[in-house]
Amino acid sequence: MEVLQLKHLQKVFFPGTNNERHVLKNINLKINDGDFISVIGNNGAGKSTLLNTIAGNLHVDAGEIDLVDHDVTKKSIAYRARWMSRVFQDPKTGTAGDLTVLQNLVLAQSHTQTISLHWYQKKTDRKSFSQLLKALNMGLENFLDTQVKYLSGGQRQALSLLMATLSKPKLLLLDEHTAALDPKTSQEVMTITEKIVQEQHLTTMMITHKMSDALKYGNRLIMVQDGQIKLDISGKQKATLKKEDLLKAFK
Ligand SMILES: Nc1ncnc2c1ncn2[C@@H]1O[C@H](COP(=O)(O)OP(=O)(O)OP(=O)(O)O)[C@@H](O)[C@H]1O
Repeated sequence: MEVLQLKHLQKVFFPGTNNERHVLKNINLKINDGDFISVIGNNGAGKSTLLNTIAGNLHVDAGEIDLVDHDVTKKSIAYRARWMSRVFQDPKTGTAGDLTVLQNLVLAQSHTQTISLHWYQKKTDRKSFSQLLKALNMGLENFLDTQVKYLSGGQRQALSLLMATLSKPKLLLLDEHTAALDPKTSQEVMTITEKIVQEQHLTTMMITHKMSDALKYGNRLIMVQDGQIKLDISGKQKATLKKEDLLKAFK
C-alpha cells in the first residue's frame, strides 16, 4: 500500500520575474508503507522544498499529492497533520522550552486523545511516560518535571522524536534532525530514530547531508538534484551501495 504518492509536482519561486526559479521539476514518487527513505542532495537541490510541499508549508504550482489515499494537494498543514509528523533541524522547534518534559509529552499525546485537566498528574501516566523516556537511553526519565529549555540539544531532539511519534503517524518527516548535534550525540539520536521507526513500523522520509547515515539507515535512498529525482535506490542495491557510488552521482 502507498502512504504517499507525488504526481508531477512543480514548484516555481518568483514566477514571471528575473529571479524565476524552478525548484521542483515534475517530481513523481511513490512511498510504500514501511519505507524508510534517506533523501540526499546538494545545497539548493530542492529537498526542503519537497518536504515543505508534502507537509503543506508550501503549495505546489502543479501536480497532486495523495496522502493515505486522500488528495491533500490544496489542504492545510493542520489537515495533513492527522497522518503526518515532522522533526526539524533545530531541537527548539519541536518542543516547548518553558514546559516540563511531562507537560510536553501530555501536549503531544493530547493531539490524539481527549484528556482531563490534570490528567498528566496521574501516577500511572507518569510511569508510562517514564518508561518511554527510559527506552531512549538519554536519561530523560530523570527530568520529567524539568523545563525542556534546560535539556541538552540531544535530549531535546530525542524528546521531539518521541513526541512526533506518540500518535503513530502514517508518515514521519525528518528534516536534517541531527544536523545541529555533535557527532556522538547525532549518532545516539540516529540509533533512537532507527529503534522507533522499526518498532512502530513507521514510514519515514529523512533528509540528511551525512552520506554515512544515508547509506547506513533505511531501505531506500533518494537523491534530489536540480529539482528532480536523480537516484531512487532500494532493497539489495541500497544495502550494497557505497559512498563512492553516491559521490559519482553528485554533480
Ligand atoms: N520560500 C522560498 N522563496 C524563494 N526561494 C526559495 C524558497 N525556499 C527555497 N527557495 C530556493 O529554492 C532552492 C531550493 O531550496 P531548498 O531549501 O529546497 O534546497 P535544499 O536541497 O533543501 O538545500 P539545503 O541542503 O541547503 O537545505 C534554493 O535556491 C532556495 O534559495
